[in-house]
Amino acid sequence: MVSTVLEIAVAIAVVAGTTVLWRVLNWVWLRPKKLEKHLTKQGFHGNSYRFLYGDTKEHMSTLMATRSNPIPISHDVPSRTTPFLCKLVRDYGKRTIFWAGPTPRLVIMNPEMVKEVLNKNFKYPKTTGSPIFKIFIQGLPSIDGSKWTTHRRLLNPAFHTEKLKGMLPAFDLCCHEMTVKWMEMIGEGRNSCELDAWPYLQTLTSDVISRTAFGSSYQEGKKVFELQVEQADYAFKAMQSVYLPGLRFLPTKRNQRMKEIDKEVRFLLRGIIDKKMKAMKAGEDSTDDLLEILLEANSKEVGEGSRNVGMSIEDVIQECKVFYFAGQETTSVLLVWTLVLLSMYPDWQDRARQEVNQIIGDDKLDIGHLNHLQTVTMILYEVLRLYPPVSVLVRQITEEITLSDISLVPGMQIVLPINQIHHDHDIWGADAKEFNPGRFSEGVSKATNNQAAAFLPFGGGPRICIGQNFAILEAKLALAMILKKFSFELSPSYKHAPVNKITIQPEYGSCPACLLTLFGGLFSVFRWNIACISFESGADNWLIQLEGGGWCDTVRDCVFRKTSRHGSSRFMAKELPFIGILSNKAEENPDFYNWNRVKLLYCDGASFTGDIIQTLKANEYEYTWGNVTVKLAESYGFCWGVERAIQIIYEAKKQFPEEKIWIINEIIHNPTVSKMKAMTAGEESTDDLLGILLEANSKDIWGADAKEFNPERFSEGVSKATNNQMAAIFPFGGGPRICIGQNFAILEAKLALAMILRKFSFELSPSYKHAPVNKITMQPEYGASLILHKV
Ligand code: HEM
Repeated sequence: MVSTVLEIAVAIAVVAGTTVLWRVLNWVWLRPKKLEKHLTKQGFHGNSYRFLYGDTKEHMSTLMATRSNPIPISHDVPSRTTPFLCKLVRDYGKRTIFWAGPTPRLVIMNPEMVKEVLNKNFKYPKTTGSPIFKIFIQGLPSIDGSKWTTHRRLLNPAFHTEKLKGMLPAFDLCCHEMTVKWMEMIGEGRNSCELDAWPYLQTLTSDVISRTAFGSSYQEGKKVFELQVEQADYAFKAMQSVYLPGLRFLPTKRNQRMKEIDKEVRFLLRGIIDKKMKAMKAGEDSTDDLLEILLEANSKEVGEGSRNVGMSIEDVIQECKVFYFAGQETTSVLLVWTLVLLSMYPDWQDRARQEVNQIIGDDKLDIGHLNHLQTVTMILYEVLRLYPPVSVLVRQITEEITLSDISLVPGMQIVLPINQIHHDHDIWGADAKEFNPGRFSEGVSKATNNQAAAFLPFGGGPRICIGQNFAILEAKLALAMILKKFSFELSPSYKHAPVNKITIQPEYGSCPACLLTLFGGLFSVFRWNIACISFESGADNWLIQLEGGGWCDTVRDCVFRKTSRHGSSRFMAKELPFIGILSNKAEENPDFYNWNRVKLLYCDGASFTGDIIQTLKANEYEYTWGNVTVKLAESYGFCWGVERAIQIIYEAKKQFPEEKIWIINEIIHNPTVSKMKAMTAGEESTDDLLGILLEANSKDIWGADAKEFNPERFSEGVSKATNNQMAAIFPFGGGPRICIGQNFAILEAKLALAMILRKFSFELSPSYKHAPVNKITMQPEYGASLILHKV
């Protein structure tokens, strides 16, 4: 009897063991090979299946190799963020397969097919994903079927335009807080500072979610956010390796910490939800936050009695987690890439700023303004195209189905590589990898040639991002606020390194630094930088000025622009010997980047000499070579390149070894609305460039015909013309530093004009275009086409 039981037990164990073994064998080998055959027959190619890991190891090693170096500045994002996929497409064409472990993923890049997959969301459900990832998030983005339908219906009202309008003050408040911080960083008396904008943008978008999702409980919401950030990191790491069943139950450090975080997040969210429900029951004033709108919709649904298909508290907790996961990181990366790209393309930055100033001006911002920001929208779309925060969408095949000419069977998955599609030359043309917001000037359908599924930063079909209007509104508002107050450019320390960590983000931060305080939209027209290097030596005191129209990338740029384009290098070399030496040396110097930095050293910094001197005292930076002492202000971030600068200065100044050399920076930013206001209020005039221009235009000084050409006004001399306000006209500056060459210039101009008048009469040619432009000096942008007549 005993032996019979034993035999049966052994038989059961053998059958069970064989079944498990068979299943495992089927999972890791037989099924993948069968699917491979099925796909190869249909013209899909890729690496042949490799046991258990498929392409994952190669994918990871390619990714690591590519990631080890920042890329030169280019927008070929896929080659850095999804290099292995690029390689597959290169090697096997667009009909390729990626082996995600034992699962074949078909790469679909054809917009028509993409559209079909996204539209038929029930036939192409989401992948179930690793159970470890589920600890992190389980709400709307990862559920399917009728549960998804209910949740989507209940969440939809929270994202209606009417509700979003009500959230604008929260957006506004958070953006304001961020810009105030930036202003504080720049500090009094300075015009610029270097910062990595990304952490600030992350805080901004998490504050926005905390406020808009949880209203008064936003502090608790922020704590949830911090924990979710940590959880995301673990989840991301888990996603990168092949998931083996049961792995999540092992008491590893990661598993334990993930569970702890999960417990705490639930506890916090339950507290927030309870508080909100009590407030709603007590009939307290509505706060119109996402959670309240969701709970309201849910209570109506549950209240409909028989159907009773609303969400449980557990469901609500999961959806609250989704707000952070889906809404925070995505929008912050959109903003950070926008700042990076606008730093690379200052023309677009200027255009966007002009639009913001024109449409919003000093008005209180409302949704109407944001809807009218066309250039800003074009820019955001182009950033979303080149740097889509979500780089791929994956769907699974759960039943036999045909997609165009492809027969799909369960066990396969589909990859929609947003990133690759957005950079596809066949869709976007030859300039697919260029930043050209203009392509969206007539809307998305025109830009995509009516292939709507070619542009899918927010996905598409019924599961299109529920928060897309929220995100775009938030991004527009933040960008408008930034553009109104600052201009920005990339810091020399910026490294271009897009990396895919759930979203595509800048690996080493953004550092679109050197934020310059802006005062109104005039900045772009009138900004001037003057960097001064002065050598102090007893009675002698040279002042060297580098001038640049616009905020030049580097002073090198200014020097070369001046020397090469305007042929004034001899002039500079003669008048300003040091500049001559600088520019010549720069050309010979193989280590060009050092030179850039050296030049920046002069260009960047505090606004006033006084400040620098203070800093010098505070830091006591003093370098001595032989008899030469150089003092520098390290606290302004000048430390890099400093030694090189000193060497250059030392070499240039060898003949004056006893001198003390001081480097001072002086950046004069003229355009200030406050200045205009001061002038209108009749305050004392200042001696900067904008002052010159504005004063010259001011009707108060020159009368009603201030803008007319009327030489008569000078018939009785300058003092009469200016009503004895001599400082009202100062084309040559004024005071002790008045232009040394003014008489020279007037004499030369008189002589030239006299000669011309004697020999010619002249009139404007019909091709003349009147376009005064400020390029260091005020010039006619398209030249001066005249018709000359002999007299
Ligand atoms: C620039 C910002 C954003 C981008 C690029 C983005 C992108 C996406 C994409 C591509 C999807 C589709 C995923 C798929 O089909 O598999 C999606 C879905 C989703 N997004 Fe966003 N998103 C952004 C902002 C937001 C915000 C601000 C929220 C909420 C506050 C949000 C909430 C969601 C939710 C809940 C889903 C799932 C929708 C569903 O499955 O029905 N997103 N998002």
